[in-house]
Amino acid sequence: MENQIHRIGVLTSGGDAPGMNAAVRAVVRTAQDCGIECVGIRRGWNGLITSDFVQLGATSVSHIIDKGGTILYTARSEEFMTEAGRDKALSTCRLLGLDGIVAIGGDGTFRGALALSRQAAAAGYGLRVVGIPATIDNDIGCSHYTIGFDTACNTAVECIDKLRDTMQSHERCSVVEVMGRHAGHLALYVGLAVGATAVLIPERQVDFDQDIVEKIRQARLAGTTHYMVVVAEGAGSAADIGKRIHEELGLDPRVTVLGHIQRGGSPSARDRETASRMGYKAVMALVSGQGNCIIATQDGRIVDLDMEEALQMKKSFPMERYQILEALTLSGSHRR
Ligand SMILES: Nc1ncnc2c1ncn2[C@@H]1O[C@H](COP(=O)(O)OP(=O)(O)O)[C@@H](O)[C@H]1O
Ligand SMILES: O=P(O)(O)OC[C@H]1O[C@](O)(COP(=O)(O)O)[C@@H](O)[C@@H]1O
Ligand SMILES: [Mg+2]
Repeated sequence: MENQIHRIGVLTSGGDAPGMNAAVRAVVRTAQDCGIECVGIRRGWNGLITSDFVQLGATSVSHIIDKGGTILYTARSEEFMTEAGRDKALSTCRLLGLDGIVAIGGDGTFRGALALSRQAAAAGYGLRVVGIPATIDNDIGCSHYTIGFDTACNTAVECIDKLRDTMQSHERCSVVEVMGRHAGHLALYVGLAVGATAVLIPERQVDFDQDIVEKIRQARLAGTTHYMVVVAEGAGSAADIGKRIHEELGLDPRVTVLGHIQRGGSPSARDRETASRMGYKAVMALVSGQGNCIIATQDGRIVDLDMEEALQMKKSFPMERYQILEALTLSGSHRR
């Protein structure tokens, strides 16, 4: 079948994630390999509204595979949420002669892509959109993995290991808040990796006495004199948890909110490799005449899924990791 795609746009949107640059590089280089022109849209969906773009040749993405952040900048766009805003965006797409758009971001970015494509279709313009999941939250229903998660986990682990050194020396309790928006994937993965005393996640109702007080008590009975509590931002505020620990146990916890540091840094090998494979697959999906789709990982394989169906999918939460965490936590004479 003859390739109907001659020029595509690529953009990064929503919260940045390490590996976004590697995905941009893969899209641009694959497009070049297929004889497709590539235009970089800057500052997420805003860039389409304001016609903020840059031509991306194969060499313009040299030496970015190892860079954190995104060379295309990113943004959240209120205006794009409106039909009028998307009309402006479509005018830019028509003017630039875009046949497709590869949107690298999270669930919000994909909903925006679908809304744009539907609006284009209603106006008789066959603009196809492909999503590549990139968010440190790993909260995309259709994909087992999202670009940036591994690097963010490694960054959080490195920070918490450092905190542990001083908590151990001073025999203190540390309460660390990690990102994740409404999801606890990052917190649970990191909690397991650092051997946390307790982990609070939004997917599980918090019972303060059982989940914190008792865990710290059991650790103390087992001989420990420092404690590491990891809190997912969606499960509560580390400051509040710290205050309550002080009130109920008389400890003097130190609270750390890791914040945006988790989104920075050079992407890990896993994130670079996944981004490269997803970027390649995104362009191939367009070339093969696929409709709107999201590129996803399923058991390690890279697949393309119909966008509407993919956006309905719900991710199952790996609660067995919580049980493992509990089994590995120090307990007194007997926990159960
Ligand atoms: N339902 C929607 N319709 C149109 N655009 C949307 C929709 N949801 C999100 N967007 C656009 O996508 C942008 C990024 O979404 P956001 O949820 O902030 O980040 P992420 O893509 O990382 O989840 C938003 O700022 C908005 O411009
Ligand atoms: O950059 P902001 O606006 O402070 O947003 C913080 C949020 O962005 C994230 O880092 C990433 O979320 P998204 O991928 O959905 O944008 C969340 O973990 C966090 O809640
Ligand atoms: Mg999101």
